[in-house]
Amino acid sequence: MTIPSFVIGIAGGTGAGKTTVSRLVTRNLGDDVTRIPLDNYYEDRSELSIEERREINYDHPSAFEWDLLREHLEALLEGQSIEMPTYDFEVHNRSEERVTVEPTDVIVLEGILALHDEGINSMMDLRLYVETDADVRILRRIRRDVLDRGRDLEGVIDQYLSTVKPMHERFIEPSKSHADLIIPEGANSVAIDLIEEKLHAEVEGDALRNWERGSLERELAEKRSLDVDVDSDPAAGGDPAAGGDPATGGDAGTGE
Ligand SMILES: Nc1ncnc2c1ncn2[C@@H]1O[C@H](COP(=O)(O)OP(=O)(O)O)[C@@H](O)[C@H]1O
Ligand SMILES: Nc1ccn([C@@H]2O[C@H](COP(=O)(O)O)[C@@H](O)[C@H]2O)c(=O)n1
Repeated sequence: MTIPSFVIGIAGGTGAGKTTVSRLVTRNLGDDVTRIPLDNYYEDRSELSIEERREINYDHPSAFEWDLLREHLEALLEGQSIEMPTYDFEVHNRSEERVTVEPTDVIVLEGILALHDEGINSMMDLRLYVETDADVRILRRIRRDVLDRGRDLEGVIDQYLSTVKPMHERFIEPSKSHADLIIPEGANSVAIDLIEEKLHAEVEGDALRNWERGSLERELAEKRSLDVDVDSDPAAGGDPAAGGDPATGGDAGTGE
């Protein structure tokens, strides 16, 4: 069972480079990292038609199922696996598929409002905010939404002006005040290298602490078994009446 030792939150506006930063800072951690996209925690809106779902404000905190996310992070932090939901942007709804996520040493929560919730913030060891100019972000968003999320240009512009931009100003940008570090221009190499080093130090430090704990436990167990031998061995001056562990030859009755 792995008890995660380091939780990072990566917030920032749409297209700021959150996913890119998340991938880069954890690229050398191998299986020691679990990435949780906040997008997977958009509420299930199966009760609505696709037309109604298209009208939802997806940049308002109320669009997310915070209770489920909190519950899942708590479970991971206790070393339990979770069934993470997944999201389908083309139909604006949660998918049927769930993904089993095992806890690992490092957990990364990444999304526009990753630093919005106080309870979730308090579970994090490092809070990052990726800051990129709005013109760069909207250009990236247009390309991505049209190519990967089945949207048309007019729709992307309308959504940007009606909800994405105002919610960015009202909720996302202010969540920057909860950040420990602000990364300018997304994945800049100096910031990425520094954060990567910090993560490696944490993972290595954790491995060392686990090894030390294990070796201390082994030493204590060994000492305990020696104590049992000494206590139960009459030749060693132990009390025969106290009995002993026959398995270690310490049974007074055998006279061994
Ligand atoms: N520092 C950067 N320089 C150039 N392109 C970048 C940079 N960071 C991200 N991108 C590109 O911008 C797009 C959006 O990045 P992504 O990490 O998915 O943003 P977010 O997760 O914040 O929406 C992607 O095509 C990505 O390759
Ligand atoms: N059905 C949906 C759900 C969300 N969005 C938009 O996704 C953006 C967050 O994802 P990023 O990868 O850009 O951080 C957010 O701004 C929502 O507007 C959507 O368009 N449709």
